[in-house]
Amino acid sequence: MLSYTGSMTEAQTYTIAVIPGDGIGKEITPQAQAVMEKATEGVAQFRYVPFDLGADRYLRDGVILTDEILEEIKKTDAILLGAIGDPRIKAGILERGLLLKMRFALDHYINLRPSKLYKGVTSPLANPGEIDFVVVREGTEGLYAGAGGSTHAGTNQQVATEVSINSAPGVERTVRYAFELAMKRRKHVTLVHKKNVLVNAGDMWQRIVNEVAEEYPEVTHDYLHIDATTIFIVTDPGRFDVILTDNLFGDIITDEAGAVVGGVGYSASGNINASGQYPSMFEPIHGSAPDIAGQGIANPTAAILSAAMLLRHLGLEEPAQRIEAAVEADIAEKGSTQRSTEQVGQDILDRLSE
Ligand SMILES: NC(=O)C1=CN([C@@H]2O[C@H](COP(=O)(O)OP(=O)(O)OC[C@H]3O[C@@H](n4cnc5c(N)ncnc54)[C@H](O)[C@@H]3O)[C@@H](O)[C@H]2O)C=CC1
Ligand SMILES: CC(C)CC(=O)C(=O)O
Ligand SMILES: [Mg+2]
Repeated sequence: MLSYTGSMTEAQTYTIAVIPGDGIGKEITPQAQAVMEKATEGVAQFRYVPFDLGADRYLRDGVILTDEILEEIKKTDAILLGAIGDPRIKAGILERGLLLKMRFALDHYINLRPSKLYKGVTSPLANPGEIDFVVVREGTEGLYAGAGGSTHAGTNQQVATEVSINSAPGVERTVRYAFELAMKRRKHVTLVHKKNVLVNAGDMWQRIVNEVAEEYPEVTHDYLHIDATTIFIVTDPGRFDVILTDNLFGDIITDEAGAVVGGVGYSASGNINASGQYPSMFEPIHGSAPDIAGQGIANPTAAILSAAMLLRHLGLEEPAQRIEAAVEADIAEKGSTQRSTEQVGQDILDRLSE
């Protein structure tokens, strides 16, 4: 970490890489930054290093993410990211070349995605009950690892493969993280996979869960197939505490969970390098939302809650809690009203000033 140790009265300084990215990422990130700044007044200081990365940069000079830029990012304490992806550019170029490249290069092996139904939010479920679970998604392997290719590309004989990579060390560190997290919560882990079909990876995930679980006798665990999980997220979301799953399944069910808690605009995430070797990266779970970009109507709450996760990761627990409390109060009072991106940000800032 680049933070320095000053005198007892001096606020600690952290260096934060800021990558607003594309579409609504550019609109919500300033709101998150302002809230972060306000919540930490007198407690910490931030040196923001803006990185001009994403579609505009790529279209301007062809740069997606060079090794030099990556080295600069590695020097920071944490990364605040908006969203990546733009319809002007072929799908996958920025998602793989920028977003996944950062997650892999910085060994963000935990993709942490809380889902909480706040009072004041309208869930599409008739009787949602209490929803408060966290998805621990493996972040550097699985079907996103980039293993695969094509024969006879571009012809009607083409065969395309995408290979799911699941290494025992990669799975074990994720499983351990999930059990540690469960110890701080309601002590229940649900492994989600498709072991009735994906028998190689599925059996390994289950074996490692069974082995690690022996070290956590207080934590109960069960198993659900991914298809059944999509049912229970809608019919009985209260059954979940910590969901543990692989990269693709975790991506899909967290968008579903986001919808269930009122929209992905409320869903924060952290791409965590839990070993502390590299900076972790915090971003909403959603994408660049080209369908609403430029209108100033994106919900910045997920970005603001992601900033709270960033602060918690840096050990700034009290400001993180203040942001979460301000968001909770904001939603309780105004969650059902139509507001601009800036207005939501301002309302949360005002609460932090009270
Ligand atoms: N982490 C990232 O940077 C991610 C990037 N993407 C990229 O984003 C682009 C768009 O992808 P989509 O599949 O459309 O997913 P998306 O998450 O951007 O949008 C899905 C739907 O949710 C709505 N939505 C998203 N965020 C919102 C917010 N804060 N407030 C209100 N409504 C919101 C959008 O308007 C849209 O109707 C693609 O290029 C995709 O690859 C997608 C997911 C994650
Ligand atoms: C755009 C993808 C690379 C990632 C994604 O959808 C996600 O992490 O939620
Ligand atoms: Mg996604």
